[in-house]
Amino acid sequence: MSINWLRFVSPSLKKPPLFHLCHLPPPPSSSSAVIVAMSYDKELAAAKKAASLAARLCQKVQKALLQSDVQSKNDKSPVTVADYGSQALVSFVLQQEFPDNFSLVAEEDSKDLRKDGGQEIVERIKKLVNDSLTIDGSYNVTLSTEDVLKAIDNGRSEGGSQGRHWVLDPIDGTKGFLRGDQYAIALALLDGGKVVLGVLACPNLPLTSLSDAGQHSPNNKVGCLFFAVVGGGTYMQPLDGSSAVKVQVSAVENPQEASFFESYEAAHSMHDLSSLIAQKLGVKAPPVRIDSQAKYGALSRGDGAIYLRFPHKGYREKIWDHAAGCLVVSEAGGVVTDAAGQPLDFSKGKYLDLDTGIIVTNQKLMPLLFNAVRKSIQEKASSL
Ligand SMILES: Nc1ncnc2c1ncn2[C@@H]1O[C@H](COP(=O)(O)O)[C@@H](O)[C@H]1OP(=O)(O)O
Ligand SMILES: [Mg+2]
Ligand SMILES: [Mg+2]
Ligand SMILES: [Mg+2]
Repeated sequence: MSINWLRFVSPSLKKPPLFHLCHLPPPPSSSSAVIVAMSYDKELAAAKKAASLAARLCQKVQKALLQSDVQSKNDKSPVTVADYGSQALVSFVLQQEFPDNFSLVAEEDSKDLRKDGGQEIVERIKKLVNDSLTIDGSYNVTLSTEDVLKAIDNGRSEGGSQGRHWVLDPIDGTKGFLRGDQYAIALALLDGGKVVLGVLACPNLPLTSLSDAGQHSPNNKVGCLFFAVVGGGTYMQPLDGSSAVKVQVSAVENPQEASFFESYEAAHSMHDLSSLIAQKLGVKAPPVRIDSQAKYGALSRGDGAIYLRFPHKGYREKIWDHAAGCLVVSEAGGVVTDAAGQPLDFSKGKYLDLDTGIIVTNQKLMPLLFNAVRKSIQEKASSL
């Protein structure tokens, strides 16, 4: 694996840049300190390629969605040939690019596919993956059924605080995907338990802001790729590959002018708590309900100013549902914490161990939002 090192000397810096505060140990106090930061150029290029190929595969399946494509997992969440195909493809590409010490924490596994009656669906997944690899042309291979199942199962790593781990949600927002709405392919890299790279492919997200009146016009193109590397800012480019622009979260300081995102699915979030918080803040606009980490992408470019996520009791958040989105928003100037104001900790394995919910906004609004969240949670608890 090739590792590039980016060195820079910052003798006159009074304040270290934000990314040092967030992701690296504090710089030594000496004014001639040399700060060494990792570059993840090769990892970023591979992640963008893998996520874009997976997005194309998903778009193809969404267009021709058949009832038989949908399976049900034990937790009753739907899973489609596209979820499996996307995971196999991303896993295969990353393994090719980083054959040494490859580790991937991903949502799906092949257990159900290996059961009786799974063969037909595996054949469909295999065809989708091989067609995508042929169109790409970089790898001169045709995967066998077992190769595809193994690629899916290579996502069984547990992650953790040591070394590097890729983190993948092959389709985040499968319910949105099935409805023809928003979904995302979310890929991140953990290094030493911190998210250092995040890529979000959002095939149905308009290229222009969701707050634009004309976004539903037939001329408005969809398909966004958001990407961020720690310390490098967040960028968005069209999924068709044209050039990238740097994005920033909304600069709104007055909560009355803020708009907020929450889950489309009522079962995923306590909308009553979100509306109490919004009421306390004086937010006037109704919530914008969209599926998946597309919310983090939209927030990173300022389409809305707040994202509230309060799952029902007993739901455990997984790292692949937040890792890429969290970096995309924080590198665009936003803040992501749990409801106790703590940063999300991705170093504890597959699950996020957090207090009550996840709140996201810009740095100016966070103190107000945090107060409204605490008060609303107390109020709700005392009314029960
Ligand atoms: N009961 C649930 N509560 C909260 N989130 C859920 C629940 N079931 C599935 N999810 C996950 O919530 C995310 C969708 O978030 P949102 O509600 O913001 O659209 C997805 O990661 C989805 O997983 P999946 O990746 O299987 O779609
Ligand atoms: Mg799922
Ligand atoms: Mg998900
Ligand atoms: Mg998923």
